[in-house]
Amino acid sequence: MRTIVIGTRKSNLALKQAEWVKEKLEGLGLPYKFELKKIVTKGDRILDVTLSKVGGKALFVKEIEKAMEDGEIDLAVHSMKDIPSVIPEGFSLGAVTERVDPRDVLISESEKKLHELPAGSVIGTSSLRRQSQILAARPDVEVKWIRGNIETRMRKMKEEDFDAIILAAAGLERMGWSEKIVTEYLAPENSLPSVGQGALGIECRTDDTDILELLQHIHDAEVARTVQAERAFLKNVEGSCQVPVAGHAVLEEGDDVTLRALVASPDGKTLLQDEQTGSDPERLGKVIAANLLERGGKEILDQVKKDLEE
Ligand SMILES: NCc1[nH]cc(CCC(=O)O)c1CC(=O)O
Repeated sequence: MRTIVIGTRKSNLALKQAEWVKEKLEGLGLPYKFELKKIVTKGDRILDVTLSKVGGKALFVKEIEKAMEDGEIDLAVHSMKDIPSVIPEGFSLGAVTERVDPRDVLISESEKKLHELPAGSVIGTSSLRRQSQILAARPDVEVKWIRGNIETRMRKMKEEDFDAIILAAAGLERMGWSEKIVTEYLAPENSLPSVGQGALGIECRTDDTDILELLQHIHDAEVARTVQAERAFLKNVEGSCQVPVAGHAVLEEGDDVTLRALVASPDGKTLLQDEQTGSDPERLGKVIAANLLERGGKEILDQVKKDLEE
């Protein structure tokens, strides 16, 4: 019987996600054994610099791909939003799984909502996407960078100078913490989620046909269709999770997909948005990307990338 090794990062959230996938695979009752293996990545070790400057989330994914290439693990569970829009030669996205709440949430010490926070409040995030949208809604607050996993950010909010932080609902939901700590679910109009937010992506080696076949059983074709539109947008703006772009798609009746996407300036002064419905997710992402780039998105993103290189 083949033992399939599932690779995961070692944060509590990553482990929760990997365990969830392991249970789903075990539940299929196929003649395989499953094991989890934790991979400590460079990104996990670097804690004192802005992650964006050292290569962003792509860094975690790259090291996990190396472990797959070396045969140390057979598949890898990622938060969909951490997977770069172009997957390197030799690897495939074997499954996209069901999506939990895709929204961002605000957690504030005073339990005040975004529109109730006093002017000058300090909001913690390490995402330019969240920063630009928060500043667009509340130009009178200050955004400060905060790093670390969910637990670390919660602790920093209490110990350091943050009045509130923004996190993904998905992570909290998976940890079972939403009820306890969420102050406000942010409407997509105020904080359009990251491409892929809330879904999981499972990566494997392209030549491992057993695994590809196995993953088909936990693939959610409907979620995958929406994620495909979002990722087509990301790829066509040449975006990553380091730049201020956002995209969220929903399935309409029939087979149509509606994609809403945004490119913003980090200061929140320019928010370019578009929403369109279509039957071809790949094309939809491409059309919206071209539109936003043409309306000034290109200049914004070129500037952001230049700033990141400095
Ligand atoms: N940026 C890090 C990250 N990557 C995935 C999640 C969890 C949410 C998800 O699975 O989409 C988080 C935490 C967060 O953004 O608050």
